[in-house]
Amino acid sequence: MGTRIAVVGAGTIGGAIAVALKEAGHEVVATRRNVEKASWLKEKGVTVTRDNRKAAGEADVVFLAVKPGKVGAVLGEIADVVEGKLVISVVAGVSLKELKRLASAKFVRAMPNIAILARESFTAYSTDDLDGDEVELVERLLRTFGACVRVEEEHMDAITGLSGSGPAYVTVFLEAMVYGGLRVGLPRDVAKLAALQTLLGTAKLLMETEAHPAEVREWVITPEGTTIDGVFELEEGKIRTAVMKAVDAATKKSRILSKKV
Ligand SMILES: NC(=O)C1=CN([C@@H]2O[C@H](COP(=O)(O)OP(=O)(O)OC[C@H]3O[C@@H](n4cnc5c(N)ncnc54)[C@H](O)[C@@H]3O)[C@@H](O)[C@H]2O)C=CC1
Ligand SMILES: O=C(O)[C@@H]1CCC=N1
Repeated sequence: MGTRIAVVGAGTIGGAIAVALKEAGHEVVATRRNVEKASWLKEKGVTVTRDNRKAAGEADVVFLAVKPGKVGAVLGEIADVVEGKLVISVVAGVSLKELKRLASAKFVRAMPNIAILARESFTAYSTDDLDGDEVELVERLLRTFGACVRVEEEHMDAITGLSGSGPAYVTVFLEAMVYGGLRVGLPRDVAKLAALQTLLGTAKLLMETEAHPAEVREWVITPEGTTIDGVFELEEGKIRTAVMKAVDAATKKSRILSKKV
């Protein structure tokens, strides 16, 4: 049987959460400031309102998906109606301790990514005062987004910097791959599909074989062949340190975002 769910803050990620849960058979009410911008949610059968108190009050589980700077005001508004309820926050940087300071709910801190839209999110979550049935319910809900793992809360900012923000990094790389293809004369649609399928296929191969990325790279590099020339250029462009610095910068930003609450 479906669970009654409220998604408070149905913007980009809250909207994706609402639709994934609705399509998994749950009853979903989503709230946001500008309900006129939520027609795609209504088309999917999600009820949309501006009334946070009513939505949260009538729900069994509440997802919180507003920006960090809005958490204090929104939790202040719904604190009495979520008392003792399961509240899953996907807000970057805001700790369980801060959430509990704002309301007496059973909080879960989760970090999905935008691939919820394709049901291929990587979602990490942490929590410290849920019983076994509640953890089972949380995992059942989060698994509708894609893969889900429980981690210690100390890792949540790093998860945010790696996989929460990760789709943005991957699209920068993908766009560069497509442009590379255009530069050497491929038609646009072929270049795009070649780049996307190569990314998908490589990720799938690594998942299925559990091989280390370096091992797969060795399989591709034929001595004196083409790939080593391409890899040489990537290394000269310092792609590894650029990606590591991106994860580091986003993680550090997540650590300071809580100051906005
Ligand atoms: N965009 C992403 O890929 C991800 C975002 N997040 C987190 O999700 C949160 C939202 O991010 P986005 O969806 O990107 O931002 P967004 O700006 O698209 O969505 C925020 C939504 O909150 C609504 N809102 C503002 N004040 C409200 C209020 N008082 N009551 C109800 N709704 C209110 C706005 O109308 C808007 O629809 C952030 O805390 C972010 O850290 C987490 C994982 C991934
Ligand atoms: O950019 C942000 O702050 C959010 C958190 C992770 C992805 N988007």
